[in-house]
Amino acid sequence: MSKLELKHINTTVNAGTAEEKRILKDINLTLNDGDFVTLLGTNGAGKSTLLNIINGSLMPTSGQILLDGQDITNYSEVKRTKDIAQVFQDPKMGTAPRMTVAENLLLATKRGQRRGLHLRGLDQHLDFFKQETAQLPNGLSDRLHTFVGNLSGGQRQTLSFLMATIKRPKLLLLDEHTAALDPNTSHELSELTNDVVQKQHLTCIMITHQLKDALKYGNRTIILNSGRIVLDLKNPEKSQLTEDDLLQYFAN
Ligand SMILES: Nc1ncnc2c1ncn2[C@@H]1O[C@H](COP(=O)(O)OP(=O)(O)OP(=O)(O)O)[C@@H](O)[C@H]1O
Repeated sequence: MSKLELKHINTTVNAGTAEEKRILKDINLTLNDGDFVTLLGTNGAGKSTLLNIINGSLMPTSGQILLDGQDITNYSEVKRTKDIAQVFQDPKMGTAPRMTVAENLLLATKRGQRRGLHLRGLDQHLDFFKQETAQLPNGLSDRLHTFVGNLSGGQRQTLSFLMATIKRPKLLLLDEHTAALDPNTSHELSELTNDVVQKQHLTCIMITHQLKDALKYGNRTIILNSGRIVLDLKNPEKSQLTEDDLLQYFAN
């Protein structure tokens, strides 16, 4: 069970200065268990800010966030990592370059636990990591002992995705996680994402600028415009949407 509720979320940055900016404006949103949301919106609409509010890297100015009924509004980002995993656009985020693929995966299996300095139990996990990476594109299973800093961007992003999902999160946040990849690699990671989200029945928000992907993936599409939700459609209505329908909501 994973249910996320955002209640009257407002976010203003640089309050009281000439730079003051109201980014999110009275966002009310409930994600039900297994909702796979594609989140669209023009540059600067507030999409990443919304994910930052959910992952705890930014505190809302007002409003409440509930995860499975528990008020997590004041939980730190670190405390939220137990339940909330994120993959960023930049392949360099979310993985440790001076550690091997296997060591990164071991850390991911311990997400939310207190981490000691020692990577105990690596050997016992190697078969499991081999098996998990064997399903993935990019030949990651042959690179378990490679330092992550030496991987290609596609391999690194696939690893970030596996790390985010190897221990099932209550909530998976994807911030344009395929945007920096070449078209084939991007397509492979999008398909992998879809498979894993379906198989693990994850509750997920995926930011994308690709209208085709927003239509193809997920059971629900949300569009943000200037900090407000201007469209929120679930299946079966979502499946009737066209690219032209979506474009109408991008007007300023
Ligand atoms: N911490 C901050 N301080 C100042 N301004 C910020 C901060 N965070 C976001 N903004 C501004 O708020 C607006 C929304 O930013 P955000 O990154 O959420 O948009 P976005 O919809 O994700 O855009 P993009 O599609 O370009 O990634 C932008 O104008 C951005 O410059």
